[in-house]
Amino acid sequence: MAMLSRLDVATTFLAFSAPRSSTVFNYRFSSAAVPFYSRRRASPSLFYSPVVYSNRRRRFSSVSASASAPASTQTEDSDVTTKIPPDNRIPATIITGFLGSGKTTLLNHILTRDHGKRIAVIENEFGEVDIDGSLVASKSMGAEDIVMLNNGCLCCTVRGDLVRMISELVNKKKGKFDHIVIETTGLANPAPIIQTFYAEEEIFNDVKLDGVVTLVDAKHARLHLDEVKPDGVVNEAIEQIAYADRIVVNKTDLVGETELSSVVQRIKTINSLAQMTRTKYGTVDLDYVLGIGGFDLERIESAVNEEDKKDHHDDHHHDHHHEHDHDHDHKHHDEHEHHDHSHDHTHDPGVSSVSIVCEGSLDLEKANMWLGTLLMERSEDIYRMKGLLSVHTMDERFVFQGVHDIFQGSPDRLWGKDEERVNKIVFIGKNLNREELENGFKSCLI
Ligand SMILES: Nc1nc2c(ncn2[C@@H]2O[C@H](COP(=O)(O)OP(=O)(O)OP(=O)(O)O)[C@@H](O)[C@H]2O)c(=O)[nH]1
Repeated sequence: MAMLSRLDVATTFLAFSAPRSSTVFNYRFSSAAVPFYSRRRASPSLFYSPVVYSNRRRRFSSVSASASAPASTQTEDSDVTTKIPPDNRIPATIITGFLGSGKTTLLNHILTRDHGKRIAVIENEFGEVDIDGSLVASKSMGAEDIVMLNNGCLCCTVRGDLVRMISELVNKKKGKFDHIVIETTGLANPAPIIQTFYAEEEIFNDVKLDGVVTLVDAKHARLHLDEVKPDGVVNEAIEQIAYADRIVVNKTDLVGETELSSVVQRIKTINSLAQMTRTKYGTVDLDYVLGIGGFDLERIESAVNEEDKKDHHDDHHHDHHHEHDHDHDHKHHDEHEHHDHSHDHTHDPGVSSVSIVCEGSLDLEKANMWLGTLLMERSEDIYRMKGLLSVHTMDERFVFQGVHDIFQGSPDRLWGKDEERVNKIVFIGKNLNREELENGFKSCLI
């Protein structure tokens, strides 16, 4: 499955929304050191207004400069600095998961429940025959619109169609639906679909990505997760889990408790950020899959706190033992679980999660450089990241989230007078080296 080229999707997204603070992260690289960002010009308005940086020539129709935030210049040669649209955008949920995991079953569940939401559905199916379309609950059962994308996979050949389809929905039917649900094919890699929501101005202005929901077939998941792929070929089953905000372990009626907890443990090692639930026939609480805010900065705290809690509840020994039962080339560790462990398992070639929890305050310049360099050099490997930081010169907490080289960050509320300043970051990605990440982070502390 072809990935988009880096330049295709490369959109750096820096959003600083709190006018109270005059100190926020700002990526300022020298062109020699960081050629990829070399055309970007640091703008003073960056510090005072919500902005988007893009290395593509992009204009957002709804952009306007506020009085307190002078507009940045936009020239054909410079990168674009622009305001983030107000967030009354239409939320969109991506439902993904391997072949037969229960995506259409979940979609039907969503469409037939009484939730009062008017939902537009985009179905992606390989081949000419619209099988899933006929399986999806009819319009009278809840979907305002069901549109099919049959001529290829959303993540590669029909990405342009997705953009057109969403634009059409927005242009022709705005106000007639409240939510968009996109069901991918079972072989889709979610990354390019996620990036579409940031890289395409037609979409970005009107639609915001609410979350990625990944269905997992409890019975067959291990088979797909363990599948050895040729070099350079992605394992879609792993990718789908890695990008998820919510994981629905479905078909639990087909497995025993031991098999089920083994799958659950395996999933946690790949993605320790996502919330996970177990179901039969996709019967989940709708709030669990719609209105997630998986990419909202306001929800970063609950995401990283949730991860932290889950992490402490994990059975370290179980994981460790379990991983040793399998081929080391294809294991997936939650590196955080090896924090205080003497075994040298810190560098994992697979997809895993690394979390850093650390008291103290960061030197702005150092943290700026560390995070910027990380984005610069490792963005292909870092699938998702979320964090809440304490920066020495800032009275507010700094929250951020990212998907590859799309980065969004902002100061949020003030630190409490007696509040402990604790930094929390979670990375999900490939080839993550916990020690390297942790050492890099700690070197930025005052
Ligand atoms: N036993 C069992 N079967 C299920 C469950 N959920 C879904 N199924 C069945 O599994 C089959 C595949 O479900 P779908 O919802 O079509 O799966 P999908 O992910 O949309 O499949 P693709 O579009 O082919 O990737 C259907 O026959 C469902 O009825 C479950 O929890 N238990």
